[in-house]
Amino acid sequence: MSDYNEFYKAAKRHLLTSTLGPNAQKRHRVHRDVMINNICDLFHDHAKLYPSEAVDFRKIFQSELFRLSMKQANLAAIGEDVESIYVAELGTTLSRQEMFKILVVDPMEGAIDVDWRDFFPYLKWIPNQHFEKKIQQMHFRREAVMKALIQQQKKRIASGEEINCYVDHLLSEAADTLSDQQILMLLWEAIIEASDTTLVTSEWAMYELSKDPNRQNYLSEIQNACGFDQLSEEKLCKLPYLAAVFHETLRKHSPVPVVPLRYVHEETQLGGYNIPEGSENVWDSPEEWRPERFVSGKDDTTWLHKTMAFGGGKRVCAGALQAMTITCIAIGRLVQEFEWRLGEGEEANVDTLGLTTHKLHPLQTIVKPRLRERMSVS
Ligand code: HEM
Repeated sequence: MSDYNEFYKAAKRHLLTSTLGPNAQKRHRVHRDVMINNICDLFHDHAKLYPSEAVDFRKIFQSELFRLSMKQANLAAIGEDVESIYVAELGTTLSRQEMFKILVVDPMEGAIDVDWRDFFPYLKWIPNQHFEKKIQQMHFRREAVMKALIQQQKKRIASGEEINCYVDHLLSEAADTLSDQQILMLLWEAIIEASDTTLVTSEWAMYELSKDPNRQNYLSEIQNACGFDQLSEEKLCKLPYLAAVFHETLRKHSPVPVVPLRYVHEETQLGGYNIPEGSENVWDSPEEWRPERFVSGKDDTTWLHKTMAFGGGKRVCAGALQAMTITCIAIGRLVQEFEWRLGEGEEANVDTLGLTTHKLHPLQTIVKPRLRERMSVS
């Protein structure tokens, strides 16, 4: 059972009001537009310079997603990107890439690092200095970077430049009820959560679409909805196949596979239905990536409950709206602007690694621009 106390409720309320709820997401639209334009431009640059060479999808996507998460948490100076920051406690200036490693990559790795003593509790007394030092260093570096980022924002607020955003909310109104450590962790969580799972979903979706050009053709619904205009978020509700690609990717490659397989051990009555012993909740041909299973001809909001990819109940994922918007607009724009094909030997690279189900080998794809000049850029 997860915690559900007053602190938790207040924290989730702050996060939804200032960052992840529908109104806040409308305010962050501009950051998402910049992000997806940058991503498309970077793929176009690659296609121009190396038309027949595979590109590392993750390298481009993750860097832009991290940039978005920093802007959205308002940890960048107003109107600017966080390109580098001086971290007094580390005595050095870090680039955005280095911050990404300290704030996202290292903690994700730390979370699945294994202390062999966990398997032999009676040997707990034996020191495992290597493991402990590694985790302590990870923790120290993460706190040092977050403190530097927060300090920068405190200075801005002290100079009278307050804005309506998450960090200002935490540092002003919520500061009376939350400790510095709690504020630091809430801000860090917003960054790591925005930077990871959406990447995992987008990368797997583009893997599956690159593997199967026919299914890219089914996304011609984008052309029907937009003509030669660039796909924009307003049009997403008119694209059922694109939504199906999103749900099917979450089903097959769930980034946070928290839901165990379900098996009915004894005959059960549930909601008036009789569930016989031995029933299993399985999908038809579960190994097959087949978005068609989610195309029902109507807007079916129950898909989210069927895959349970975002969990459920009081602790349901707070970022589902953002994840869906970013993933769908990214897949849609990338297929609208490019034909995708897997790089040599890439099809077999389906192993996963990590706390979330990252592709072990970053996706390598060959991108061929479709006719960009036919599309009017809004
Ligand atoms: C496809 C992308 C994502 C997936 C599959 C996903 C999945 C999940 C899952 C399974 C949980 C646990 C729910 C439970 O305990 O029942 C969760 C919690 C959470 N997620 Fe996500 N997530 C995604 C994207 C995001 C994004 C983009 C953000 C924020 C920027 C976010 C923020 C959160 C937060 C704050 C919680 C904790 C909610 C709570 O404890 O009340 N997630 N997510």
